[in-house]
Amino acid sequence: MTIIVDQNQFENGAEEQKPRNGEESELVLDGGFCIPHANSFGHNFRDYEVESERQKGVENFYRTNHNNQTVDFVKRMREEYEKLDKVEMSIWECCELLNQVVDESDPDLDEPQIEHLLQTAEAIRKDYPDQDWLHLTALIHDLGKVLLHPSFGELPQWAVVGDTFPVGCAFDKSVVHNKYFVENPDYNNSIYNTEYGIYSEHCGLDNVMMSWGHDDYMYLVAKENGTSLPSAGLFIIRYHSFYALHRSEAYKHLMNEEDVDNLKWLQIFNKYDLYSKSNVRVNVGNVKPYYQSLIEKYFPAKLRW
Ligand SMILES: O[C@H]1[C@H](O)[C@@H](O)[C@H](O)[C@@H](O)[C@H]1O
Ligand SMILES: [Fe+2]
Ligand SMILES: [Fe+2]
Repeated sequence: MTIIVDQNQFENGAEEQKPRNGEESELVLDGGFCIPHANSFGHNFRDYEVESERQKGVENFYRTNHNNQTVDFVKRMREEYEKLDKVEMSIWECCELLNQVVDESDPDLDEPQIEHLLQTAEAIRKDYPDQDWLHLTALIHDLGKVLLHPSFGELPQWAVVGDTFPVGCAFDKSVVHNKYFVENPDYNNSIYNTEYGIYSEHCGLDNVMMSWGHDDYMYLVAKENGTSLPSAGLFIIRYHSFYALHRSEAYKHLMNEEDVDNLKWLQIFNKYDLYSKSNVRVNVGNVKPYYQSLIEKYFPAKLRW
């Protein structure tokens, strides 16, 4: 069965649909992209409460993440990784390197990361054929996960993957497994635990410190290496794990006008990032020349990481 939905309908509930036993059903977005009802484990996408072995690991991951992501930690990470003195390599070399890393925070995916990058990029390319910057943004959005690799300091999972959230102001209840924030040292700090904390109304997300991870790192790498990707592309990379904002509409009081414009693209992107996760492989050899041409257009041949 195929159901055609428009975007609003989708945003309010497509992910709420229950997988139906034995029935292959899909949602089709206005662009043509089919949203499966279930992930490859047979569960709803982003269901953090379902009982399973994998889910226990995911919950454990979030507990450590929420305990350790503090203002001080984020400041230290930013200082360290701003140096960009770890490795010199091309974008494609990084895609290949990413194949060696595993993401323990993701309830929907246990395929090699390069598959996820290509699945996202190919799905969005079909629906937005003229937006080549969006195809490339999709290809590189998760490359920051190389922080898990030994040559990048082999950061622990909690400092690299999972959803992100602002530090320096109150943690919102819409953040996955928010109950674990009570163990975060900033939770009881009166400078950091109010609605605005260290920020001011509509100060712009650029002035907000996000929990440290692959989003902020890849944004930094792209920007400092002089990418010509548009601001919406950089915004997608930097905030794609900020589900509290792009899905639950929390923290909107911190956004400025440019953020509001860019958020529209992020919400489009998110559907492809999340729902293209499957075990259907993309043939890397077939699509590589196309993506190489985009990399040449928007990035230098070698980047500092
Ligand atoms: O587990 C996933 C994964 O780590 C993604 O790369 C990240 O962007 C998502 O926000 C997160 O939920
Ligand atoms: Fe990600
Ligand atoms: Fe992703």
